[in-house]
Amino acid sequence: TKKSSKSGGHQLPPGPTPLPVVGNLFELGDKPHRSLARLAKLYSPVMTLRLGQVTTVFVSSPEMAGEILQKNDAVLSSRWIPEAVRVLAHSEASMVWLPPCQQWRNLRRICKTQLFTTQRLDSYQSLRSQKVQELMQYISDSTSKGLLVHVGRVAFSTTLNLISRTVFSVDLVDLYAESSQEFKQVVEGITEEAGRANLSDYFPLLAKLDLQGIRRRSTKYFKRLHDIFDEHIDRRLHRERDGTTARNDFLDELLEHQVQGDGTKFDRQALKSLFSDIFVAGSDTSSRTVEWAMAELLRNPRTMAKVREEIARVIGFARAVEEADIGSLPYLQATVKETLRLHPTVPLLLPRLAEATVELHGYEIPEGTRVLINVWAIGRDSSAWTEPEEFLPERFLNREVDFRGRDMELIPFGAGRRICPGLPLAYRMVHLMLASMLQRFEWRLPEGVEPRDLDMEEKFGLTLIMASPLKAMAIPAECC
Ligand code: HEM
Repeated sequence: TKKSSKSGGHQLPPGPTPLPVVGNLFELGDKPHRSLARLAKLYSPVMTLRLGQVTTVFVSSPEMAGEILQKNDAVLSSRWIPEAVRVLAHSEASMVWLPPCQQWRNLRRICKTQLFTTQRLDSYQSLRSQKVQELMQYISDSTSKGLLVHVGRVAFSTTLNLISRTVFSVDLVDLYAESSQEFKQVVEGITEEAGRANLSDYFPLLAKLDLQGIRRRSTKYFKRLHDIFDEHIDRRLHRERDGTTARNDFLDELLEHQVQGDGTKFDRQALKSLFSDIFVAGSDTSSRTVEWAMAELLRNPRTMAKVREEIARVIGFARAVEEADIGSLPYLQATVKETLRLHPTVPLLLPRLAEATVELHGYEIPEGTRVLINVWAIGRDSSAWTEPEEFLPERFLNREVDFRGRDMELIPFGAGRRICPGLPLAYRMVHLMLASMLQRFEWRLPEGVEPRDLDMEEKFGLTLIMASPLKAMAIPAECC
C-alpha cells in the first residue's frame, strides 16, 4: 500500500508503513542503495522512511535531485551528523560536517583559492607524475615476481601520496612498506564506522551507551590521524624556525593564514580536522573509482581494447602519460564517467538536514528531516539512461553530460554549494592513474577467471567498495 506519512500536520512523501519503534529500519538490508532503489519504484522517487526516531527522505530521480540540490539548496545544505564523527570535536571543525556557516565558508574558500586552483594543481603536477611512475615500477616488480596486482590497494597508497604531495609536498606512505597499510586501515575504518547503521543515530537516547562500539573505534581512528598530522605540522614548524625550508605549499599557507573578516586563525584543531577531511574524503573515493574502472574494463575486453588503443594512438609508448593529456583522451574520460555512473563511490551522497520546512512537488519536508540522495539509483534510472545496467562508455561520446553538478542524472560528486571541493584533484588523479596503468601494461584476470565471472559484488558503506578486492595480472606492454 502507498502511504503518505503525516507529521505535525505536514504531508510527507509516501513510503512503506513503519513498524512500532524500529520504523522501517529493517527495510534497508545490507545494501541500502539497492533496497532503497527498489522501494522508490514501488512508492515514489521522493520517499519517506522512519528509521528508528529519524525521519528520512530519500530521493532517487534526477528531477527530484534537482529540487534538492538546485532549487532548495540554501535550506538543505546543512548536514545531518552521524555519531561516528562526533568524536575529538571533529564535526565541530570539519568542512564535511559543519553547517554552511562562516567557518565552513572560510574552509571552502581556502581550499578553492589555495589548493584546488588550476595554477596550484599545475605546479604540483610533476610531483604527482613521479608518484605514478613509482606505481608503474611497483607493478612491474610485482609482475616480474609473478604476483597478482591488488589494484585497489596500490591505487590507495598512490592516491594518499598524490594528495600528500599536493598538500604537504611530501609523501605520507611508502608503497613498498607494510606500514603504509596502517594509514589505509585508519581511513577505511573511519568510512566504515561512519557508514554503519548505528543504533546511537536512530535512537538518540541510546547514544551514550555506544552499544556497537562505533564511537569508541572511530575515536581511536581519528586520534591516530591527528597524531600523524601533528607530527607533520610540528616537523614543518620546527624546520621553518630553523630556516631550513620555505616550501610555500598549502601547509605553509595555512600556518600563516589569517582569515579575513572575523580575524580567526586556523588553529591546530582546525588544521587536523581539515587534513582528516581531505585524506578521508579524497583517498578511498578516488582509489575505489580506479579499482571499479579496472574491474569493468577487465569484464568488458572490447572496451578495454578501445581505451588502450586511444592511449596508444594519442600518446604512444615513448613517453609517460601526463595530466595535460587527459583532454585529448575522450574515450578514457567517457570510461571514467561510465564508472562513476554505475559505481558512484559515495552512493547516497552525504546526509543533509532540512533547516526549514521545504515544499517539494506537493509534499512537505519538515524542518529537521534527514535527506539522502541515492545517486546509485539515479545512475541506473531507466528514464534517464538507455540500457542502464550495461557498461557503455560510448553513451557519453556524443552527449554533453558531465559530473560537475549541472546535469542531475550524473552527480557522483554531488551538486550545489556542498559539491565535492576536491573534484579538480580527483579528476586528475583518477584519469592519470588509470591511463598510466593502461598504457604501460596489458591487464588480465587471474588464471581460470572468465570476464563474465568476475565478482562485482558490492559492500555498502559511506563508500561503495568491491566486496572481493580486485586482483589482476599485469603484463608489460610493448614499450618496455
Ligand atoms: C572520485 C573521487 C571523489 C568522489 C566520487 C567524491 C564525492 C564526494 C561527494 C558525493 C561529496 C558530498 C557532496 C554532497 O553532499 O552533495 C563529497 C564531499 C567532499 N569531498 Fe569529495 N569526492 C572525491 C574526491 C575527493 C578528493 C580528492 C577530495 C580532497 C582532496 C575530496 C574532498 C571532499 C570534501 C572536503 C567534501 C565535503 C564538502 C562539504 O561538505 O562542504 N573529495 N565528495
